[in-house]
Amino acid sequence: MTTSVSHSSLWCLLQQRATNTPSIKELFKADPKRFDHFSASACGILLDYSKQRLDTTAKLNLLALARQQKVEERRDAMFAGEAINHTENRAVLHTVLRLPKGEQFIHNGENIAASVHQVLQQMRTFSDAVREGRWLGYTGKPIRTIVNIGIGGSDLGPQMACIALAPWSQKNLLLHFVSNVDGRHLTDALKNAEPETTLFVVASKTFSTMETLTNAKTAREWMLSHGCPDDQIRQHFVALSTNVDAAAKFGIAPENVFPFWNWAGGRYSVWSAIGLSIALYVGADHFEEMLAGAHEMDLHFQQAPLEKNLPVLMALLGVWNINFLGLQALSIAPYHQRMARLPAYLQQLEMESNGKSVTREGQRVDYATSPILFGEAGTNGQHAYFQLLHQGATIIPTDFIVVAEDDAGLPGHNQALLANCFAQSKAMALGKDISQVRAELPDVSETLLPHRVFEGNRPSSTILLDELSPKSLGALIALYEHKVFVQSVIWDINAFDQWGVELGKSLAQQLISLQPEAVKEDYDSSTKGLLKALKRAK
Ligand SMILES: O=P(O)(O)OC[C@H]1O[C@H](O)[C@H](O)[C@@H](O)[C@@H]1O
Repeated sequence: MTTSVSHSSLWCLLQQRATNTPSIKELFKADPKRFDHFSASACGILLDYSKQRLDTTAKLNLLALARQQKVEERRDAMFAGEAINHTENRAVLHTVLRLPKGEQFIHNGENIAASVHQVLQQMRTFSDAVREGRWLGYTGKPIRTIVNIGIGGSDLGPQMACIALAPWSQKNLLLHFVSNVDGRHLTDALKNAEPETTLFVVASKTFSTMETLTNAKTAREWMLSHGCPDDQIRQHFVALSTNVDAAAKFGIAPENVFPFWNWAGGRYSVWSAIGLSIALYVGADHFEEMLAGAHEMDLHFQQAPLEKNLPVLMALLGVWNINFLGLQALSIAPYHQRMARLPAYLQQLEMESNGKSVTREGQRVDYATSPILFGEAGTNGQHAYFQLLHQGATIIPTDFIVVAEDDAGLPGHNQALLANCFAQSKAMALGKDISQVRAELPDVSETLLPHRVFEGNRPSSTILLDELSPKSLGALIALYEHKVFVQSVIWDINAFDQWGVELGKSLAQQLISLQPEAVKEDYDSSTKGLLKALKRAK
C-alpha cells in the first residue's frame, strides 16, 4: 500500500504555508515585478497567475510536490502508451490522434498513427463531398442540414468547437447537436429540416448509449416515414464509433462508419472520428489545424521544464486552491462569446475525469479532488453570478479566458470586453476596503458601509490567447486535458475511467416501464411515491 500524498512532509509544509500566505494585495506590494515572476507562455497562450494567492515558497513546494508524485514519469508513461487506465486495462493515447502525418506510433505491434491518418483521410473525403454538394440525399439533392446525435464526449467537444470556429463554417450548412433523450431535443432540431437534405451523424464511442440509440432510431423512422427508401438510408446516416459491428447492426453501411479506438476516452475523443461534425462544418483543413495546435501543446507539456510548463502550473494552482486554501470550486469565464460552451465542455473533462474518491490502489482519499466547475461567457456572467464571486461568503477562484485579437470589427466592442475582463480580475484580487469606501462615499451611513466593501483576495488566472483560431483552440483544449491529467497524478487517482455514471444507468433500466407495480418491494418510498404520483398525473 502506498502512503497517501497527504501524509508527505511536503503536503504538511504546504498546509502550513497556506495558513501564512500573504494576501494578494500584499503579494503585489512586495514584488513590483510579480507579473513577470508569475506568468508563463507557450503555443500562443499566456498564463498570468500573478493574481493567485501564491508566493514563491508555495510555488516551489508545489513544484516539488509534482516531482514527488512523479508527474514527469507518469506523463512519459501516458505518452508511451502504458495501460495507465488500469481499471479498464487501457492505454491513454488521445495524443496519438494529433500526431503529424508520417510519424509512427507502435501500439500492440501496430502503427496506430497510420490508422489515425487513414481515418482522417476518410473524414476528409467525406466532408469534402458533403461541403461541395457532391454527397446527395435520396432525391438527388445536396445535404443542407447536419444533425450530430451523441451525448457526453460525443457531443460536448464537437459542439463547443463548432460554435468557437463558426467564422470558418460553410455558410450553407445548418448544424444541430442532439444529445438529450428528451424527445423535445430531436423534435426541435428537425422542425425545419427536410428529410431529403438531412444527414445524421451518429456519434457514440460504445454504440450502446441509450440516449444516442433512442435518438438515432427515431431519426431513422423519421426518414423512412418521410419517404426515404430503405436502400437510400445509407446516404443519410454515418456513424462514429469504436464499435463498428454495433453500428453495422444498427443498419449503418460499413463504408459510412468512421472508426476510432478504445485508447481514446470519450471526453478525450474530439480529436478522433468524433470530430467529423467539425470537419463537416469548418472543413478538414481547419479540423487538422486544431489537431496541430493540440500537438504543439503536447510537445510543450513533454518538453518544457515544470516551472514553465503551462499544464503543470495550472494543475498546481488548482491543487493549491483546492487542497491548501480550501477553495473547492472553479469558475470558467471565457470573455469570448464563441467560447460560450467551453465551461460545459470542461465540466465533463474535469469532473468526469477527476471526480473520484479512491486512489489508484483503491484507498479512500482524505483530500478533495476535482473542482466543482461552472461558468458562463463574459460579460454575461458579470450580470448574473459574479456578485457571489465578489462578495459571497464562499471564495471561488476563476479562470478568465480572453482573446487579444478583435475579429468582430465593431468599434468599441472588443475594448469594452477586454476592459471588463481585466477589471473583474483586478476587483476580485484587490477589492475595496472600508476606508476606500468611506473616502469615495462620505455620505454613506455606517450601516450601509459594509455592503459596499469588497474583501478582495479572491484568486484568478488570466489565460490570454493571441487569437481564437482552430490551432489555438486545439492548444487550449489540450492545455486543460493535460492540466487534468497532472492533477490526477498528484491526487493519485485514475482520470480515465468513469464508473460513477453506471449505477444511475442501470437503475434507469429497472425503472423504464415507470409502473409502480414493476418496482421491487424493497425500493425506497420516494421512488415508489414518485411513480404513483406520476401515474395519477397522467
Ligand atoms: O460515446 P458514447 O459511448 O455514446 O458515450 C457517451 C458518454 O456517456 C457515458 O455515460 C460517459 O459518462 C461519457 O464519458 C461518454 O462520453
